[in-house]
Amino acid sequence: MEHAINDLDELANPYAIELIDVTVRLGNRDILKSIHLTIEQGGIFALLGPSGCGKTTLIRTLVGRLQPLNNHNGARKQISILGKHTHAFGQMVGFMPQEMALHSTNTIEEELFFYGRLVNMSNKNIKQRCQFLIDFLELPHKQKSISTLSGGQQRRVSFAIALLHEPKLLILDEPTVGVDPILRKKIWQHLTEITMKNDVTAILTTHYIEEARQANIISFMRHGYLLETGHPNDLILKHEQQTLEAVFLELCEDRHRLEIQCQTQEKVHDHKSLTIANKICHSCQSVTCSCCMKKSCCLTRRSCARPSLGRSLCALLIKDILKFQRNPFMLIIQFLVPILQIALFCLCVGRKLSNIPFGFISRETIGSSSASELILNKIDRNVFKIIEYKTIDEAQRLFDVGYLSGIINIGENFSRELIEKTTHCSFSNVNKYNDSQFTMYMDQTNRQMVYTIAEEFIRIFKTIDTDYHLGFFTSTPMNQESLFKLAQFHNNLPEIEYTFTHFMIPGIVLSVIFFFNVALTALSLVTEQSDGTQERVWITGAPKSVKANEIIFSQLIIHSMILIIQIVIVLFTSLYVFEIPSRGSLLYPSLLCVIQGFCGMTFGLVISTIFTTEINAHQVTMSIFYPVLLLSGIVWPLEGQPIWMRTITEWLPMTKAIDAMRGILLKGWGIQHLVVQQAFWITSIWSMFFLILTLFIFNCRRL
Ligand SMILES: Nc1ncnc2c1ncn2[C@@H]1O[C@H](COP(=O)(O)OP(=O)(O)OP(=O)(O)O)[C@@H](O)[C@H]1O
Repeated sequence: MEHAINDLDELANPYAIELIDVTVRLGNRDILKSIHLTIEQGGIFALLGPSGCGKTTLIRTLVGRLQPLNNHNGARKQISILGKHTHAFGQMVGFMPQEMALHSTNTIEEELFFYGRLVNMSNKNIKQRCQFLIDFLELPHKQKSISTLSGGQQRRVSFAIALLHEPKLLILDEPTVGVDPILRKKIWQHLTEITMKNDVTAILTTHYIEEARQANIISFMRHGYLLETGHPNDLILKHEQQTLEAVFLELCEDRHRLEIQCQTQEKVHDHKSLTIANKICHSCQSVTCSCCMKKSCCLTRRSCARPSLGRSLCALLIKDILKFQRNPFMLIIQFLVPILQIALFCLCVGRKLSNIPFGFISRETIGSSSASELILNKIDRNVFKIIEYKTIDEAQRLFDVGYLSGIINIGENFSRELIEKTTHCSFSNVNKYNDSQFTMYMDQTNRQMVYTIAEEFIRIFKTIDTDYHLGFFTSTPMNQESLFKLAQFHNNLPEIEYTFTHFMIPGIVLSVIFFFNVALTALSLVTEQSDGTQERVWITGAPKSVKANEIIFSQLIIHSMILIIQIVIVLFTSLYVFEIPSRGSLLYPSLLCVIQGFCGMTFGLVISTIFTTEINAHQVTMSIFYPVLLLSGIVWPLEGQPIWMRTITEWLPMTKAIDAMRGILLKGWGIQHLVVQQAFWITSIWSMFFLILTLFIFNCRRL
């Protein structure tokens, strides 16, 4: 019942806009101060005032991008547009913001088609209007790219977008700025014509006081207050002045005096007392009450006609496809950079070290039967660059300055004492065999080098052990069992020498995909926010909640297409070009990549809803890169983290996925493995969480 009464109220409302006690605060300052304004339908309303007085703020409040403070009575319905207290304008409102808010890579025609589709116009209709507006606003050829237009031409394209769908209410922020006087006259003529003939209401701001004489109603604004509202001629007569400029000056002086008076009398600054009633008499319009009711009924019905989801989603997708098509370099980057990153990783990380400069000093006479000679011959010259020295002092000097990475020093009686030691199996008498030592000095600061050297010398000693039947690592006729045995379960690992590259590559592949999608999605939306195009898209067509879904889903669809190609390229590069072994099916690694990319996109969306400038979005993406890399166990096994930290980090979006990817690629795990299932669950839950968070913030945010 209450609903029905409200609806009747709205249908009966003849006003184009109605503001009741609207105060808007930005930062800690009230920019609009207790504004009361009622504008009837039909006619031109011009808002005049100096720069910074709050005109744009008023316009943004009207279109729902800024929220007024609750007024003193606690009433909530302070703003009504075409009789409605919502900002679900549908096709009813044409909006021209102060900034260009144009997709610069589009042509004029593409831009008009984009906004036409958003308001569900047919292609034929868009084409006709497009041609009319290009001629009327003296725009260049429709195929001309917006980025090549002058500032004034771009403003006219912006104006054309507002006029395109012949809305009932035009909200225009400085439509005539920078426009040639003849064209300006034409624009005013057109506005006058459509407001008279089609009962359109135009609300516009302007700096040019004299051009506002053509408006039906004007309002002077200063310091966030509306000073006075009325028909231009009425105001001139009332104030007994020659020009509107003089009327404005008088109003400003009056207010200034009033403010000083208030200060000197130390009165409490009461907005209401300073506010001049703005309820206007629309003298020039012959609109009767009954007629108004009929019209607003019809208007209300039109405003409910929402553009179909499919068509505006299609408009958003076409816009994104055109953006990539116009900027192929950006698209190529999306595919080339992941290849480059994987290739650089495979070429630079985890490979066996080579050409390590090593000093070799042997104080025994090197001959074919000496142990020194034996060791020297077994050293892999690809791994070590052996330089022989006479004395340890000489080698040490070069080691100290970093020329050598290590030194081998062999004692004078090394061969003889080694044979004695092994035949008598006596290693305990230090004094007796003090010259049998094989001493190795290494640069301990470089652990990877130490591991490589240690691994290489274990290999050398194993070979000597086999060749001379010493029996430490291999069985001999004397001893049936070797001292050490490296065993392996049947059918477990293939005959591959696993390196650090194998450990890291699953994490690198997933992180490249994740971060690329974070950055791409975040920047794509933030760019549209900072150039104002998103604000315009919000206001055009479907209501805010529908538009939020459309914007988000169009982003997800377009970036998913790029993601699929990215995954194919990245997996192909790592598995086939760099021959990383894959033991299981490629289906699960591909699915893990898809779900990680999706998670990256949704996280990018969250960033784009919180941060409004490219630089901030960039900073956030960069600053989470290293923590995620380190915490997810990409660089170092998770077992290296403190236990308390591991209990948290294993729930991050990438941690289990990396573990699962390693298991699938290197050990042949399938979906039945618990870690693989956990990977899919955890990443999906994070993606859903990011998506819901984005939708929530998008719907709550106004600025
Ligand atoms: N996001 C914001 N946060 C804080 N203050 C703001 C914000 N946006 C605008 N302002 C301030 O609000 C005041 C009114 O700005 P507004 O853009 O509405 O002025 P204007 O009358 O449209 O000026 P112009 O004619 O130059 O466009 C200015 O002092 C401006 O600094």
